[in-house]
Amino acid sequence: MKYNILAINPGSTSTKLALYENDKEIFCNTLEHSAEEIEKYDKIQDQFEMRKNLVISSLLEKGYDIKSLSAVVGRGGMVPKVKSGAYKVNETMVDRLKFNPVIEHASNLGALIAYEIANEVNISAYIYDSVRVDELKDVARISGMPEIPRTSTSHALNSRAMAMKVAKMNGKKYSDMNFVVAHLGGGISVSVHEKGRMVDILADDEGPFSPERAGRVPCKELIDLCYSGEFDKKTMNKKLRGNGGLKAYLNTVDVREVEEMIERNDEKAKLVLEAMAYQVAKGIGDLSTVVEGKVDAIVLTGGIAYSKRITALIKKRVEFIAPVEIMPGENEMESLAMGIQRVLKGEEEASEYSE
Ligand SMILES: Nc1ncnc2c1ncn2[C@@H]1O[C@H](COP(=O)(O)OP(=O)(O)O)[C@@H](O)[C@H]1O
Ligand SMILES: CCCC(=O)OP(=O)(O)O
Repeated sequence: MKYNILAINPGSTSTKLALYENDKEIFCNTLEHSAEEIEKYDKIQDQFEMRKNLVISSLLEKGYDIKSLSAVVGRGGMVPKVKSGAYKVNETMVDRLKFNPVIEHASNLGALIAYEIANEVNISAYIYDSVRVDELKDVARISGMPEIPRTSTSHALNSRAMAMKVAKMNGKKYSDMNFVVAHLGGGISVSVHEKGRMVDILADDEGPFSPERAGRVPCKELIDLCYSGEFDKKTMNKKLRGNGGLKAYLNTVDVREVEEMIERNDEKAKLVLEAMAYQVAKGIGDLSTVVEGKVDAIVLTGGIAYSKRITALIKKRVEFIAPVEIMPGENEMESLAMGIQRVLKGEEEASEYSE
């Protein structure tokens, strides 16, 4: 049986699309959006038509007829809370992502674009391993402040896919092993996977700082800054997500550039990069306690895992816990397509989304 799957992954500055015929990538295209284009829109949802039209034009340019598709999958966005795996996109999900997403995030457009294209040719649209996969145990939901329960927002798609790959490399099942996975991209998330469930995470404002995010910062000083009168809410949010981390210290989000600075003996760049690796290692140590130290493998993935300098800095601090596997890249397009292929083959079931 031949399955043609179109995967759509909207990011903050690009929309990626890829076509898979079974396991084979037929094409993958990154449609870049300039800062000037993005700035025209007040809300992420307002970018829907622009991004959808670009996806359709890109398919037309490739001479691809969408009537040949078996399914369309989008990166799952900021719905309140979902299980891991596949969900069929339905009107309830569309309403939530269009009008009331939990957080404004480019991934909210994945399901919307997938649904629109799938409806045109009467096939199903899906999301797979949304950023809001939430498999936290009750004990993990207590934050210390009753008004603010902990929830889960992470790079679940790549993190789960890479843990599954490492399980396979070891001749075992993902559901029989325990992993701590650090996804190291523009944003960083660390997650602990206990026998097939992602039971806790440290990401964004709770986790290590990253190229563009501040991570967990001292709370009291953060409150003071918010009330200093110097910054509005939008600017403060940008300090946490967008203009934090490497960007704030070194004015770049590109780790390769930071490495070049270090080659030129820039001591500040060396210290800040080391601090990022140090915080990731602390996050891995922290989450290892969730499975009482019974970690089968630590997985380092994402674009930054290409950096030998960073993986070495992390590895030296955590390899006493478990073997460290390095799986560079964000692997999201393949993970989306392979997830839906398993659904179409009947190896996994897609859940029905409701609130
Ligand atoms: N070969 C490399 N060496 C070091 N860092 C890299 C390399 N390739 C990509 N990166 C870094 O990875 C980060 C982006 O990771 P990626 O997983 O693609 O994230 P995102 O999808 O969040 O943009 C950037 O900081 C980039 O500089
Ligand atoms: C940590 C939640 C997912 C996320 O922020 O994804 P991006 O880093 O791709 O923006």
